[in-house]
Amino acid sequence: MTLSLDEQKQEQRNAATSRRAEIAPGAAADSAAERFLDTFADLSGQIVSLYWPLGSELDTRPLLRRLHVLGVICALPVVEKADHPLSFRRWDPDTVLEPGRFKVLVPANSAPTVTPDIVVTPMLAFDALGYRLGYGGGFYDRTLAGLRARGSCRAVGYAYAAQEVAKVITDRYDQRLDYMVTEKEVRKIS
Ligand SMILES: Nc1nc2c(c(=O)[nH]1)N(C=O)[C@@H](CNc1ccc(C(=O)N[C@@H](CCC(=O)O)C(=O)O)cc1)CN2
Ligand SMILES: Nc1ncnc2c1ncn2[C@@H]1O[C@H](COP(=O)(O)OP(=O)(O)OP(=O)(O)O)[C@@H](O)[C@H]1O
Repeated sequence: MTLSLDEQKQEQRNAATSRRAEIAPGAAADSAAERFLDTFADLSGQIVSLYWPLGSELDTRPLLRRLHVLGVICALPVVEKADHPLSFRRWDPDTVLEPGRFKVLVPANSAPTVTPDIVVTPMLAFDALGYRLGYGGGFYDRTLAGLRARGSCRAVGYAYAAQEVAKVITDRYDQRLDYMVTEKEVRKIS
């Protein structure tokens, strides 16, 4: 039986979801945050978008807190509409979060909209070429394509090292990451 590209992606998604759920978090969130901060040492004046963790994703909250203490402007993604790019709203520790689409917590719409210079992206799986597999909405692909068309934007994958696979199944819209940060290492993708 031959599976369509979408069916193959869905199979990879199911396998990656089960695999990620088995990972024991340990100190990974703190280690990954330290590696991120060592690599991106000068973020003054930059806007960094993170994500508010969902399910078994690598926890970004230690990194958010530390970036905020360093004076870096932080933001979180908001799904505006299916098949549209994400927008980004500023976050600080006093920001009220409310449930958005797909049960993700997002800053209330009183938070200012910003355009990030660095987009830290969640994922189910990644590969050595910098391809990532998400939940299938195509949100980050559309968003990165738009940001890159308008200027410079660095895409930084953030996940457990154990989420790496030999090859992510891709289509023509998939945007590659510029960096991949895990609790074990930071890789610049060429
Ligand atoms: N933390 C986080 N925020 C994010 C994303 C993400 O992947 N992770 N997104 C990336 O595009 C956007 C939200 N889009 C999403 C699209 C689909 C699902 C989804 O299908 N969730 C599953 C299971 C979640 C879980 O592990 O508990 C579901 O609802 O069944 C989630 C978010 C923007 N914010
Ligand atoms: N720029 C784009 N224009 C049109 N369609 C797109 C674009 N980017 C992605 N898509 C489509 O969106 C659908 C979902 O994409 P994909 O499977 O790559 O999502 P994902 O990377 O897993 O999810 P996400 O980015 O939300 O985490 C696919 O059918 C894909 O072809």
